[in-house]
Amino acid sequence: MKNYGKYSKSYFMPPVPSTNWVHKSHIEDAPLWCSVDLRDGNQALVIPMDLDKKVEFFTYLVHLGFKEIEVGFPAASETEYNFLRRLIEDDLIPDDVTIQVLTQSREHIIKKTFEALKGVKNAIVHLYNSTSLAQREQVFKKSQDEIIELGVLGAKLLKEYAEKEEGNFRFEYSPESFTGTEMEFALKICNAILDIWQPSKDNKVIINLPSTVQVSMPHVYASQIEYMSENLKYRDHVIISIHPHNDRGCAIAEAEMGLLAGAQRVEGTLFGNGERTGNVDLVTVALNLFSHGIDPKLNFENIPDVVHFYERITGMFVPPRQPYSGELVFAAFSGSHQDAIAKGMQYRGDHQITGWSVPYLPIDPQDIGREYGSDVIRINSQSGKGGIGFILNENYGFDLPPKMREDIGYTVKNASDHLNKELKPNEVYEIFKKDYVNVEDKIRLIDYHFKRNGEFAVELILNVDGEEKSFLGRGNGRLDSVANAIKENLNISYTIQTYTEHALERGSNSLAAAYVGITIEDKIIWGAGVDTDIIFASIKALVSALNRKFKEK
Ligand SMILES: CC(=O)SCCNC(=O)CCNC(=O)[C@H](O)C(C)(C)COP(=O)(O)OP(=O)(O)OC[C@H]1O[C@@H](n2cnc3c(N)ncnc32)[C@H](O)[C@@H]1OP(=O)(O)O
Ligand SMILES: CC(C)C(=O)C(=O)O
Repeated sequence: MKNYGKYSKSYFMPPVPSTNWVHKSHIEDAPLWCSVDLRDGNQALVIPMDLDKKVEFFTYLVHLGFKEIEVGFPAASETEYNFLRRLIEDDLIPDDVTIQVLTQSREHIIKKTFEALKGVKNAIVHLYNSTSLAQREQVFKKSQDEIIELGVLGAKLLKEYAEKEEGNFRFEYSPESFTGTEMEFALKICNAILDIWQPSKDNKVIINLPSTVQVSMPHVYASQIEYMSENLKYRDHVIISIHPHNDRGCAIAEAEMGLLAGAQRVEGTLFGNGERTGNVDLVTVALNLFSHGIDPKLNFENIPDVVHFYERITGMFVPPRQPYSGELVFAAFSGSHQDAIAKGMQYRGDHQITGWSVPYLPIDPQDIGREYGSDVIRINSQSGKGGIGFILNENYGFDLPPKMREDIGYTVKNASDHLNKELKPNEVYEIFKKDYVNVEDKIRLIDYHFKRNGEFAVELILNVDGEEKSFLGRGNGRLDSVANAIKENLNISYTIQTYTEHALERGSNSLAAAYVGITIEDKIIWGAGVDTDIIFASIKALVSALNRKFKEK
């Protein structure tokens, strides 16, 4: 890369070491969440949402449990303005939800913002101005003092306008481009704003420290947050909020480290929609907390619904590897992963474990509305017997003997290899059914009659090569007598190696499944039988194995 010399580090470390956060291993509680989907997310869409979509999105965010929602930049456009009016006039804002609106530090914009807010019960008015070295020099062409004056002007206007209105207003200030700002200056301007707003116990102020553009490694951001947290005035009455973007792919890390460093609130969006590489994905931050045993206080119990909603409303797409939400994030195609998951699930059931420790699955997919069968064990040519057996058991109730799993495992993965495609559970089932279950070829079972007099005697009625025949046999069990009848009359030599059976369904119409492995010339051949009658199922399993052998010839 020949142009690397063009770039240099554009961030500033705090003037004093601010790394106490490093010694914390985990976050203790859910932070305050603020969704900025309708503002930062919306302003980054190719086609911003129309009014109806915004109303629908707002209602959905409320349903997910958000208590603070930035609904827009009311001075930006008619749609933004009308949307806010709709929320207020149609009384769509629940009493426990506070809406937030963004404004620049310019009087006509602040005036319009308060016009749009008329009649609101609770609102956070969010003021921002850029403080970074680059923006001061290139965009605003102002000194540090002049930038403070600009922010302070806005802070005073917010106070004045709020005093004239009836609603319950709280204030938020963002030194926009905080991550490109000298830390002493960021502290100075935030303290100047706080001096205007005079936060108190009943009038807490939010200081939002955005990673407007992510320019450093996440530990630097965390140290910047700790420095601000340690040095801001009125600290007890200030809520420190963070607003990470994702330019270096570290938004989640910044959010989590920022929380360790003293932040109490996180602004972000569903699935990280937002300017450029996006805002921090609140679904991931929340579910990361969940995976550590902390209630995130947001409801993501039906992630597929959240994905579906988001894709429909925004026209964006959740990538298949998006943590927790992507189509493939719980999927195990490879045999060893499937084997460990299937055994982990079995162990869990056998030992009645309540905590979660299944290998390869960071959380229980069912906790967020995902399914083991369709989301976890996925079958292709990399799969193994454990996964294929799991699909047949979980989805269709067949609990195959371990050695039979191996056999069907190879049959299924070879099919996937030759077709060069993933096999869905129903396709796995079809292969199993066609190749192993109630297989009819040279012989077909018609009926049987047993008599018991010490040992078992059977009269077996079979169709052999299209002709109905009746064979007699004796043995020390039912299946043994059937096996002997076939051996003697069809002149074939084999031994029954394995036999198992179980009920397939509960209830009066229950089916039975039986599995038989026979050894012929040192090779084991498997068959399965399914019937309402367990004896029929067992004989069909034996007949299936024999027919599979006959087919081989
Ligand atoms: C990081 C973020 O996401 S910040 C949020 C960004 N979001 C948006 O900008 C979306 C909504 N914005 C808009 O619709 C428009 O920009 C409006 C309505 C707010 C303003 O529109 P306009 O005045 O026509 O244009 P524009 O935004 O280009 O204004 C630029 C001027 O505002 C000044 N300005 C920019 N930000 C601020 C601020 N926070 N406070 C005060 N002045 C500001 C610029 O220095 C520039 O000043 P100049 O006219 O003296 O050169
Ligand atoms: C307005 C601020 C908070 C912002 O969106 C950003 O800095 O990214």
